[in-house]
Amino acid sequence: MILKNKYPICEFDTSKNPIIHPTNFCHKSLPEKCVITFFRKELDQFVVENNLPVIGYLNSEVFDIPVYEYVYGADRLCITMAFCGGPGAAVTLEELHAMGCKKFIICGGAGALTKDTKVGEIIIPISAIRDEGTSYHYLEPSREIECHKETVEIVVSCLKQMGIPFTTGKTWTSDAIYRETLDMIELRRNEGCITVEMEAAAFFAVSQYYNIPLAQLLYAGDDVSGEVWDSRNWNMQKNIRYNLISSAIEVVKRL
Ligand SMILES: O=P(O)(O)O[C@H]1O[C@H](CO)[C@@H](O)[C@H]1O
Ligand SMILES: O=c1cc[nH]c(=O)[nH]1
Repeated sequence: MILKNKYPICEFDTSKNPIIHPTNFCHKSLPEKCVITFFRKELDQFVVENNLPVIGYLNSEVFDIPVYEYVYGADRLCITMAFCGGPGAAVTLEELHAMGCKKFIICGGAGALTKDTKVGEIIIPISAIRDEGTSYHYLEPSREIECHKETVEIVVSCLKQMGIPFTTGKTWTSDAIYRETLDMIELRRNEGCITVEMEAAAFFAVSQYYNIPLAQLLYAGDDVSGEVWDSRNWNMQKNIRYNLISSAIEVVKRL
């Protein structure tokens, strides 16, 4: 049943029968536990240091993203990457799910909306403002979406056990990094958002649609809380990014 709306992005079809499903061409073989990261260089380093084999690919016209296997004790998990933005996030999650992955921890970076947030602070988003398009294809329109509660609880307790400080909060998921204006930043901050990024709402929507356990670890990167952008060298924070990948692996093991 199609729910009509004035705006196409808010028109929603309740049908769960799309004409193309990733199981049409993705076949099950991957481990159940999966880490998705956006940190290519740090993942490359982790792969070399731990001698991780490639066990699959996420294929696209632009680039085939390798999926690596990480064996621990008698168990195994996989680690891979996603393209930037909502559609990239949703396609990645759909295809990994179709290939057998059932539980996900995602690690990425985000802009900080509040002044006192230090670069490298870890944020566990418990909800996201749906200021992107992808989530509207999975769920009826709403202002916000929640992350998978039980998985968030596990992540919170794991980080506590591991002695890693973190904050929980709301993130603003946007489709347009170059349209973060001062007024829009203030509006989102007043709505309670502490970070801005481009994937959380899409990940949460696909997770909710299929009931996939999933949570995200973000680190506070650049500072967008002032009058002028402060990059804080956010995409060169090698140690922070490498450590976040390691933490994501530790957490996914416990799901
Ligand atoms: O550093 P990552 O995790 O890619 O995160 C942020 O950076 C990208 C934009 O530059 C978007 O993907 C956004 O979510
Ligand atoms: O989407 C993003 C990611 C990092 N920093 C931003 O300001 N926006």
